[in-house]
Amino acid sequence: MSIVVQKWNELAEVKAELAARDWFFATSGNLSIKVTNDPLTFLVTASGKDKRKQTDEDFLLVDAAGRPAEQTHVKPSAETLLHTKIYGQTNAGCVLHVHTVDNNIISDVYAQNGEAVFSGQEIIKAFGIWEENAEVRIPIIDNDADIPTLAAEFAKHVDGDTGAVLIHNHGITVWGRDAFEAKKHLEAWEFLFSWQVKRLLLQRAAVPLAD
Ligand SMILES: CSCCC(=O)C(=O)COP(=O)(O)O
Ligand SMILES: [Zn+2]
Repeated sequence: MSIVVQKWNELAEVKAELAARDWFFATSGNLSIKVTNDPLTFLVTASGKDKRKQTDEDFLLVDAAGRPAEQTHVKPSAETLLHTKIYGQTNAGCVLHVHTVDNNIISDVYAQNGEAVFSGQEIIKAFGIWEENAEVRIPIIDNDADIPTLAAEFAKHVDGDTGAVLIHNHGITVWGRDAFEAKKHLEAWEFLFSWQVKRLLLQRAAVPLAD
């Protein structure tokens, strides 16, 4: 099996799992997986498609600049530039971007802080952090319809082979060394967001919560 087919199948499996969680509202979301290092090529979701559906045109191979590396009539994700920043600056192997109601609420509630901070949750161990009461932080950047502007700000927060950035009232982009790690981290962030949204609702409902 060629490396492209192998990576296609790996990304298709992750896409099907995220679709089963219903994390691809209204064609939102984009995923990618690195295929070769030198030259850098990666498979990225085609733009504007319903990512809950599975077709043989779900992904296309692009180069380090995000341009199609093969003849195709589908367009790469409108946010491919964010993926190129990650692959260009790190040794990441997979990038996942989803819009969920919870990640949008958290991005809005904590936008003024420029980050959202979580601690004391067992799920934090999913990030490989095992200290007692460990703390994790995710930066929140302004959304921008101009993708090069958004990508320039985004790139400031890309400094490791694993990471995540929340885009205000837009979605989360998570990356990892491979698809397994990227999906694990995405699920952990979405767990923390969902937990915090429910805590805020309970607090508003004047339900006493342990500090
Ligand atoms: C309706 S979602 C607007 C575009 C977006 O934010 C997204 O994640 C999906 O865009 P793509 O070009 O990758 O389909
Ligand atoms: Zn998006």
